[in-house]
Amino acid sequence: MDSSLIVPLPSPPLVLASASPRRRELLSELGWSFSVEPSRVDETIPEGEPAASAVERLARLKASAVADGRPESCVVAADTVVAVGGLLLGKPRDRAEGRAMIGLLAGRTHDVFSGVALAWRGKVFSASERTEVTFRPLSESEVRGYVDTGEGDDKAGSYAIQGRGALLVTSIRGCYFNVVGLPLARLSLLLAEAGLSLERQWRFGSR
Ligand SMILES: Cc1cn([C@H]2C[C@H](O)[C@@H](COP(=O)(O)OP(=O)(O)OP(=O)(O)O)O2)c(=O)[nH]c1=O
Repeated sequence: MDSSLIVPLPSPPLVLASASPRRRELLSELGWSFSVEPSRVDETIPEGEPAASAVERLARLKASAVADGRPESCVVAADTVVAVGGLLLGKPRDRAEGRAMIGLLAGRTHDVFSGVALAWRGKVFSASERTEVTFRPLSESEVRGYVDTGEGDDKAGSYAIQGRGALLVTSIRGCYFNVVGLPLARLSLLLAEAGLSLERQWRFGSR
C-alpha cells in the first residue's frame, strides 16, 4: 500500500500540571509542545506512608486536579522526594534545613523516588520510579558552600543533580531523569498503556 495514504492519528493536547521549571525543560527537550498549568494540592505526606506510594498518590492528585473538566487533554504530573535512613526529604524550609539535608546525604547512598501520573479521557494511569544516588563525603564547609549556592533551595533533598550538585554525585543507579523530577521512559510506558503508542508520542504537539 502507498504509505502516503496512511493518515496518522492526531495526538491529544498535552498539559503539564507542574510549576517545576525542570519538568518543563525535560518535556521541551523531547520536542513536545504543551501548555503548563500548575496544580495546587496538599502535598503533606503522613508519617509512615512509604515513599513510593506517597509520590504516586501525589502525582495522581496533581494530575486529577488539573484534568477535572477537560477529558480531551492528556494531563501529566509528577512528585519527587529523597529517602535516606528512613527519612523522607522534601524541599528545605530554609538554608539551615538545607545544610542538615546535605549533611545527611554526604558520603552515602540514598534513594530518589518520583511518582508520575497521566490523566486522559477520565482515567488516571500512574507509576513510581526509584533511583539510587551516591554522594561523596563532604566536610562541613563543603556542605555549607554548596547550600550557599542556593540551587537546592527549591529542590527535594536540597540539591540539583543537573546543576552544581553533579559535583557531589559519584554514581547513580537507575533513571537519571527520575532524579531531576520526571522519569521520562516511565512516562512513555504510561502513555502507551493509555493507548498513545510511541508513534503518536513522537508527534506530541506537532498537530
Ligand atoms: C533531587 C532533585 C530534585 N529536583 C527537583 C524536582 C522537583 O521540581 C523538586 C521536588 O518538588 P516537587 O514537589 O516534586 O515539585 P515542584 O513543587 O517543584 O513542582 P510541582 O509540584 O508543581 O510539579 O525537586 C531537581 O530538580 N533535581 C534534583 O537533583
